[in-house]
Amino acid sequence: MYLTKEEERTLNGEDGETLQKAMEILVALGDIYGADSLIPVKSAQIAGVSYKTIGDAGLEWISDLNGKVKVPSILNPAGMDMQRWQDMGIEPDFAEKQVEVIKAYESLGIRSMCTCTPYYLEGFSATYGDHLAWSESSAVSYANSVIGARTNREGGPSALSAALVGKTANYGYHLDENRVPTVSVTIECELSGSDYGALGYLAGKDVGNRVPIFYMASTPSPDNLKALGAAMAASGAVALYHIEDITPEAQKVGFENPAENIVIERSQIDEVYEEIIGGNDDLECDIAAVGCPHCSADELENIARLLESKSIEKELWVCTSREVAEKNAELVKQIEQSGAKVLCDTCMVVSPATEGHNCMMVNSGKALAYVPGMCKVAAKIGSLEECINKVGGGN
Ligand SMILES: C[C@@](O)(CCOP(=O)(O)O)CC(=O)O
Ligand code: SF4
Repeated sequence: MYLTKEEERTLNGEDGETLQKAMEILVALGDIYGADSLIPVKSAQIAGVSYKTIGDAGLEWISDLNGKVKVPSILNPAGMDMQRWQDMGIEPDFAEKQVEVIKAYESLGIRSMCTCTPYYLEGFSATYGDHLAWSESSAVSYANSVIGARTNREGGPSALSAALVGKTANYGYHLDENRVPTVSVTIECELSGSDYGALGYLAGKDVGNRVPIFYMASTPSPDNLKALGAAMAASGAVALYHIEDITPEAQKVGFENPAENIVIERSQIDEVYEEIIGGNDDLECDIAAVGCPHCSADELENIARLLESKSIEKELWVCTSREVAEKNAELVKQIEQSGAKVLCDTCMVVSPATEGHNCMMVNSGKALAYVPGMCKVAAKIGSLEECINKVGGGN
């Protein structure tokens, strides 16, 4: 891979050990994937934040780094709401370690906002054609597919390296040729709400790590697209998808139909709603959680409307970013009046607070795919209304 004189100097350690390590990671990835050079990125989103997932080894690695990031950089969800972790039943020992992780990232100049939806935040908006180094798989899918920006699914260390250097290696989804659809998916039935997550849960398994183009009868909203992409990245490894006439690249570039076509029928989507993943059919859900990926302002508004004059008997978590919650404080108040908890900085997958429940009802195909394995809690998908009804909000 070609390096400029300045990049060579960094690689040789002349800008310090941290930048040298970061450059080594970028160069190694570039060499493995055949990149021609490094390219500047507009922002970085760094996974590996929850103490539950990174543990002491991760904390040590981050704490050993010195220096400052060169581009706006933000964090993935942590293992707890950084302000009301006691309400989540988080142990003080865990909280202490989680605070240390965030402080270590902050000392590198990274904004301590912990979210998988950076595209809602000021300073992190991405536009068509921007090159990014994001790591959370749903954020990667949204950036590539819904916005038309360009990012690979970075690992925590490679996103952090890109943040410190301000560049990434030019391979994968940064290049036109890897953004062309290789399989088509046809959906003739009408879809709404959680159907998009259920569809993504199914489609991801068939599509694997290819780039699908969808031909759809219904017109999805940006929130529907967020749910679809998140689920496909979890049950499969889809980092970019197109929808004919809907997503920006499909509109601008005009792709040819790939030879292979997968058809998904309504009956298959209905079956996803029947299953309890990771548990027996007779399990009763004792918690519901929505906001995977983190809720948008529109989603908070919808949840607040559905919860009006209702009272939640069991647990209902609504996960979102702190910035979206703060900007929509009135909606948050309305939601919490029902007894539901609006949790910021964290989610049902990366928080240890999920563990110990029997079965979680979710409206997300991604949470359905991850909660059983990552939290050892059974999961069932339903519509947002069903999630609310399940925890006693039916009255
Ligand atoms: C499950 C996920 O959304 C969150 C866990 O990631 P992390 O490594 O704890 O930041 C990761 C992903 O899908 O990219
Ligand atoms: S809410 Fe879902 S998409 Fe966001 S970090 Fe958690 S698992 Fe990933």
